[in-house]
Amino acid sequence: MFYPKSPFIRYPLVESQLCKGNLTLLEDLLPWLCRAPSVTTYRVNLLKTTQEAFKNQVEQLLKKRYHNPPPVFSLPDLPEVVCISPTDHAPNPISEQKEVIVDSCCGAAILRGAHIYSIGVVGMESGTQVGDIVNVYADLSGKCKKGSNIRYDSEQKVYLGQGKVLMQRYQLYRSEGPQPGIAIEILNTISGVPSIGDLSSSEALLQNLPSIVCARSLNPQENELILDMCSAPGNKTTHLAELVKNRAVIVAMDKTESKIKLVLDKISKNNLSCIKAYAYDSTKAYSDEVQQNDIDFKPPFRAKTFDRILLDAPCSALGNRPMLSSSISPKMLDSYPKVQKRLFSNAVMLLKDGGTLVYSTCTVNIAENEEIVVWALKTYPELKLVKIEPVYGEGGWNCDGLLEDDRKKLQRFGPSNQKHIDTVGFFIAKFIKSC
Ligand SMILES: C[S@@+](CC[C@H](N)C(=O)[O-])C[C@H]1O[C@@H](n2cnc3c(N)ncnc32)[C@H](O)[C@@H]1O
Repeated sequence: MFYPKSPFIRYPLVESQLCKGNLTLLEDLLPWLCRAPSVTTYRVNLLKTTQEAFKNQVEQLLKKRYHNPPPVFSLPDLPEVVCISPTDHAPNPISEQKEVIVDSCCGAAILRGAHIYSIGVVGMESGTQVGDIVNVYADLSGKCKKGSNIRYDSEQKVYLGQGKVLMQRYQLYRSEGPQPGIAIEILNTISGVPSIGDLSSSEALLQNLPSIVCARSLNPQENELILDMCSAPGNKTTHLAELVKNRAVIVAMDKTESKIKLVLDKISKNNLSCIKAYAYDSTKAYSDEVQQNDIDFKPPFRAKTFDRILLDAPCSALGNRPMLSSSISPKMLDSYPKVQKRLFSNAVMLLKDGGTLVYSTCTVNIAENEEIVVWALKTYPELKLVKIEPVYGEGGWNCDGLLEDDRKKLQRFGPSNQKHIDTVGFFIAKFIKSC
């Protein structure tokens, strides 16, 4: 089945920037980025339910939907994780069927198990009726016109799978906007990921495996003071709170006011009283003018306040698979390490002696990952890299200035660790600050 070979059609220079021209790495990396991870993971809220109960719920749903339901399984050392295997059915386009076109973003969601909401339908051939089974394609060029009613022909059209029509054209392209709801129910896709939509609730959250490993790697303990510097939408913050059984003080910050509302919403839905969330620029989280921390733990903070800090940094997000197309430019890519370093410097100041700092990104870009680690170890000799548990990724990439022993302590989720679990691209580094 056709998948693009690289998402960087607009700015091919980005390709070699990602791994500093290492062509062997690129060969595996680029097609891998375009494909969807085959395994779906949920993080179960063990304060509200059990892994077994959620696993049963998913199994029942899959049984109703598939003649031959894919297996649901758990993972060692991660009692909060439930994984869903891909189905064994790989569809092919059927020429007699009508076609529906979506954009590459919606296409990526479909390949990860989503249905198509009315707003996501770019083109639907005229004469398509409710109940029809259609071929679904993504238009990577972005050139298909919204509301197109003829068959769209393009070399950049990627077949995604089969869907059942739930809404007709007149419901999709109304002057007042599309009728809300699912327009096409996806039946099967080339990724094999079961099309069951998002089952997230306060009991379980659809979350990528590396993000789950990331919060775990901080190893938060009850009664500690913990800082999550870039917290929105709050997926790792709530995980940290669940790991400490709601018995710690977790300060969650995010620069964007509207995003911190999402964190607050998650906190209240999950009844997590241990989290204090603030809209705040974490590049200013440390202040030497603060004599004593506010009793409510409001930012800014004085030096050596926190036992553990998570810096899940803003990044180029180039690990978000499948990435069918990307418009990131080399200049944009260059902008991230600067802010990452500013955030990192604040984290080091705010960490207690003996404290733990986890730095993570959801990108594959070496300048935002291994190169940040090399810079950090050189700039802050009080920091030491330590091994991350549990191990689900591989070591880091080779990088100038990175010792072999240190490289092995990093966890990178990329094409070479598919033997563990086929998941998104991610990077985790864990540091201890010596006294
Ligand atoms: C990778 S996302 C965090 C995801 C989050 N940790 C989670 O697991 O749900 C990075 C976040 O950093 C925030 N951000 C960017 N610059 C920031 C800054 N200077 N201070 C605080 N947050 C910032 C962005 O708004 C974004 O929500």
